[in-house]
Amino acid sequence: MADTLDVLEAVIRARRTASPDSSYVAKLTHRGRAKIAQKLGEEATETVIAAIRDDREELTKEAADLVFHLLVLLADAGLGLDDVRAELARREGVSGIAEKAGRSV
Ligand SMILES: N=c1c2ncn([C@@H]3O[C@H](COP(=O)(O)OP(=O)(O)OP(=O)(O)O)[C@@H](O)[C@H]3O)c2ncn1[C@@H]1O[C@H](COP(=O)(O)O)[C@@H](O)[C@H]1O
Repeated sequence: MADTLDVLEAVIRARRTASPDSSYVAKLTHRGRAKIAQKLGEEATETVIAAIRDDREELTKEAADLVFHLLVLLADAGLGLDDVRAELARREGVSGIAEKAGRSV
């Protein structure tokens, strides 16, 4: 089964060129990189506020908004989850990550 984030990333890439009238991704993309980055910053702030308030339900929702907007920004830059995965693997090494997670790959 495909991972939810991988599916969302594929949908975002496909929706970038849709009509801004029917697609939030297209509308935001049309407004430009700076606007996408601004939205990401706003969602990050809302995530931080939810965490400080210890509001787990709100924190979950804001984290979802944050990840969604991060994917929109990465797509606009021609990047994606595979690039982030590669960078994380480069830092830690795949076996190191598996060890920390308490399982083997
Ligand atoms: N996961 C999401 C998702 N998460 C958050 N959002 C939108 O992000 C926006 C954030 O809310 P805000 O009030 O801060 O933003 P806003 O008022 O709409 O915009 P501004 O005027 O502030 O710029 C809302 O409009 C949410 O609907 C999302 N919009 C779309 N998706 C998914 O993205 C895919 C493509 O969506 P479309 O591009 O709309 O087809 C679909 O699978 C959707 O489910």
